[in-house]
Amino acid sequence: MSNQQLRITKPDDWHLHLRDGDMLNRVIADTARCFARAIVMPNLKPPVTTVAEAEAYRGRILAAVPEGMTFEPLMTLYLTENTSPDEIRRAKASDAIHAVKVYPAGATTNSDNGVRDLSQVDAVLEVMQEVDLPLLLHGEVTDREIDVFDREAVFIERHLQQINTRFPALRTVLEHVTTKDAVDYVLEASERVAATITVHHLLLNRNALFDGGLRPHHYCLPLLKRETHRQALVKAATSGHPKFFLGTDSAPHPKNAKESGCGCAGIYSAPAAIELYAEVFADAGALDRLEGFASFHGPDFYGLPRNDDKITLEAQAWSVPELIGTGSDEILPLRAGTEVAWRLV
Ligand SMILES: NC(=O)N[C@@H](CC(=O)O)C(=O)O
Ligand SMILES: [Zn+2]
Ligand SMILES: [Zn+2]
Repeated sequence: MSNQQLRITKPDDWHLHLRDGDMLNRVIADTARCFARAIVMPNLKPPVTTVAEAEAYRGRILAAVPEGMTFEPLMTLYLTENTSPDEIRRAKASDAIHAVKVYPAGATTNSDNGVRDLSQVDAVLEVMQEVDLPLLLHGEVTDREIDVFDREAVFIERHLQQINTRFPALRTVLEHVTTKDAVDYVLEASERVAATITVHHLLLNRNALFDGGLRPHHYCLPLLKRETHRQALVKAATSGHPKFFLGTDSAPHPKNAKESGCGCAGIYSAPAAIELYAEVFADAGALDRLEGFASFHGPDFYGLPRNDDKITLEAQAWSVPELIGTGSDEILPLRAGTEVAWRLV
């Protein structure tokens, strides 16, 4: 008997870190092998804050795509308290730029130049609403007195509700949601509010951080949460609801920067991303809903055409490589050296 196969429209990744330079060259193929497009995060060092920088970065990404592969980077701007309304209008006019990203300063990797006080960016949000350029949010407060596991829920309560009330027409994506609170909020909010869901938050709960010892390769932000939250995310992703779509948040860091006394946040999932999502949907008995989540809901929300190409997935186990790259630049991917139940044909 032959293995079960699933043929779907080629998916896109609506939240991705590609980095730059050697790292970009190392990781780009892992995404381009199965995703047609990706929303590329702007948290480089220094961050991508202008249209000119985003267009130049897009050129470097395209130059790094291996021959024989096609991939379209959808660029974003990194919002600072100095971003001008004019830059937003230029972003809207550029075919390269599809959204603006807000990082609360100090919330995550390379967020130091982000927004300290959201009330400082009102004028810019006003223009984004007017020209209809989506706002993407790392939705966590940064107050050290708030428990790290509560920072997403508190951000929604303190900030997201206000943004959505004051700018009701602003398209907003709460990135990498990790809690039932976030799922419930997004479902209650207007149709202008959506969320991406990573595959690691669908697969793992916070026990995975301390599984027989400290597991730095499961450290990401927002942190993995309790099992009840993971179940709420699986329910949302597999529900068929158009507000939820695929965003891996694949975020490569060198192995030695993660295995450290103060390790970096980020999980590198690109080498097995679509396969792992298939595993989650198969386990939930919802394989028929994978195509909507991975290939339709994102472009529909962003107002972009759906892809024409197809991919085929097969229920056939394979092993993720132990390490990607060599020497001091090696990266340890999600599920390194272990089996994944679905493979890309
Ligand atoms: N998710 C992470 O843990 N890390 C991301 C930043 C981010 O998406 O918050 C990174 O750039 O490494
Ligand atoms: Zn983030
Ligand atoms: Zn991210």
